[in-house]
Amino acid sequence: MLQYSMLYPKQSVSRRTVSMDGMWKFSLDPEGKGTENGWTDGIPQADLIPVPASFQDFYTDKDTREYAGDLWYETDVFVPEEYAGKNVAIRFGCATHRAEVYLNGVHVTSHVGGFLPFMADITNVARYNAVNKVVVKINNELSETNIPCGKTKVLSNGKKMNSPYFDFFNYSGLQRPVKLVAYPKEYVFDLTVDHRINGRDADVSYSVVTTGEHPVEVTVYDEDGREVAVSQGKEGILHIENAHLWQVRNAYLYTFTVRIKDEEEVLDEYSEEIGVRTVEVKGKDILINGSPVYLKGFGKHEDSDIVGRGFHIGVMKRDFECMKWIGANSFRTSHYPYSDEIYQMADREGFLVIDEVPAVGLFESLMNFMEASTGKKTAFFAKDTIPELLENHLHAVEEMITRDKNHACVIAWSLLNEPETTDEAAVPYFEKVFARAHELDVQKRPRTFALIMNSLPDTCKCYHLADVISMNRYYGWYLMGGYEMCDAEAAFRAEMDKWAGKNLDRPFVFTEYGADTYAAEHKLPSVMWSQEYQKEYLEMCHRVFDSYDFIKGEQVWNFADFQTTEGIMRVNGNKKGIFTRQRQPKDAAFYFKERWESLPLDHKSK
Ligand SMILES: O=C(O)[C@H]1O[C@@H](Oc2ccc([N+](=O)[O-])cc2)[C@H](O)[C@@H](O)[C@@H]1O
Repeated sequence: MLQYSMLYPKQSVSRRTVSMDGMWKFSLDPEGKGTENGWTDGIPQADLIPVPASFQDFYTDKDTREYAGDLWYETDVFVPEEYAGKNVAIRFGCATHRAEVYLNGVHVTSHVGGFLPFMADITNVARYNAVNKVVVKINNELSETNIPCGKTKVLSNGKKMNSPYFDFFNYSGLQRPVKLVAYPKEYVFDLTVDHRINGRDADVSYSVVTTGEHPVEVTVYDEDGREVAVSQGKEGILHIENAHLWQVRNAYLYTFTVRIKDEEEVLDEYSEEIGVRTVEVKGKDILINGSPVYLKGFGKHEDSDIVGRGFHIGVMKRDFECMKWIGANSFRTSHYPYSDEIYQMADREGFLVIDEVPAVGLFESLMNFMEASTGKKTAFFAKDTIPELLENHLHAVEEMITRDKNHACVIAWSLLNEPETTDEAAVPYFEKVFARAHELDVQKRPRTFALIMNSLPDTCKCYHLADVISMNRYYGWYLMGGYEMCDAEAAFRAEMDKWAGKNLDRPFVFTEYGADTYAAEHKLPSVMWSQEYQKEYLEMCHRVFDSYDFIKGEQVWNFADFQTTEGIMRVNGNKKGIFTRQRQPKDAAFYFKERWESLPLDHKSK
């Protein structure tokens, strides 16, 4: 079990939360001497920087943007008198990629992994009714022992540089909301739900973990605030008559309220909005509430102008509006778990989410990720860094599933993106990761991983572990692009015929396919990079998808153009967006809108 509760901070009769977002002090520490120089007590000569945000794109100099090493944040937080006697903590939405937290100079917690929340318990260190100094030391260097994987190089001028085994820019810092939270000593630590549909009714089995022995009561309220079910005890079944099910793009959310009671007194109260629905894979189908669905949507990134990977509530809203406009019903949180608020919005809007752990770059690639297409083997899973990497990977899987398990939107766990799978050494590693996810998820949601181009029916040693096979394919872009498109289509079909021949009786979903497109570029007849080519490429892919009954979804790469590391493969970023980075449509967006609005939810299942 995790050291801290993963429940999203909420206010209630017994709980307080105060936003700590705003301008924080900020300083780079290229020599890595901050600790030695006493910065844990406060950082000297600091600049001011917004939280939440990535630090990189605010500044105008290259050394800051490309900085690899330690970076320090500091702020003051006032801890009110009324919190004395409660548990008090600071909840970080994330700190990318690793953090040490100090309160009034005292080390209070550390955390590894850049895309999941953690809490620093400050109960015994805080000064009450006083201002307290919070210092966070972050390190953003990439390595082969942490996910996502990469290297840190040292240049001839002595400066460090991140060298990722993936293309998205290594944005970092305090990229998500930070909150001061106060909650009772005896509190709701965790809540887990699982759903069964019985005719018109639903039975929701639940379990609650608390830090004490007082009795627990769980009450379910409908959207009008009416009580529809109640149960006593830390475990039980909530029977909801005539249940409103959570449906794709037609969500219904009940409020589940957990109360710890001492007679009539409420010791703690915690509420969560929960959609009642089932998810299962049966034969070649993905079933939601027993009915087949076809996924239409995107691989995304948390990425926008100025704030980089920083959570921005306005960008989130715009993204959902664009996805609704285009007729999408799903997305993958490529290539890391997103900010909590995005899953809350997906629950509300009825989107299906493939939730991905940050296991990307498990394939050593020197010219940022290019070699992956060549069939080259890097013996990644035979390296001596693997045991430590596995430990961090399993920990991230545990944090992700613990955080996201109650979200109706989450219908599958993606446990790796484009790993090397052609080497036997990958198999035991995959087995451990897949087993862990199965063990942690009470709902036993389908598990998947995204197969890179060279993970083929006759070369991939790991696909048998996936409940849903997720394919990333670029026939007509990285392979046989332009005038060779007819050969690309033939090669694509030849691969799909081989998969068909395996009779796996499992659903396949395309989690990536796409073509870089410059938003301003038009050409008749088309050339690669023009808007016309993007559409021809997509039409070819869709002809292939529509020819196989076991393909149950298409998530194009990418929702929007996004920032990458610089290199000859990228023109100031990855331009495979269907929308620009400013979330305006390219021509292909109108093509998708027409296709997706006409494809029924149960496409290919009738
Ligand atoms: O390249 C892309 O646009 C996207 O594709 C995927 O990486 C590949 C890179 C090279 C090749 N290849 O050379 O065949 C295939 C795949 C990644 O999952 C994704 O993060 C990236 O942005």
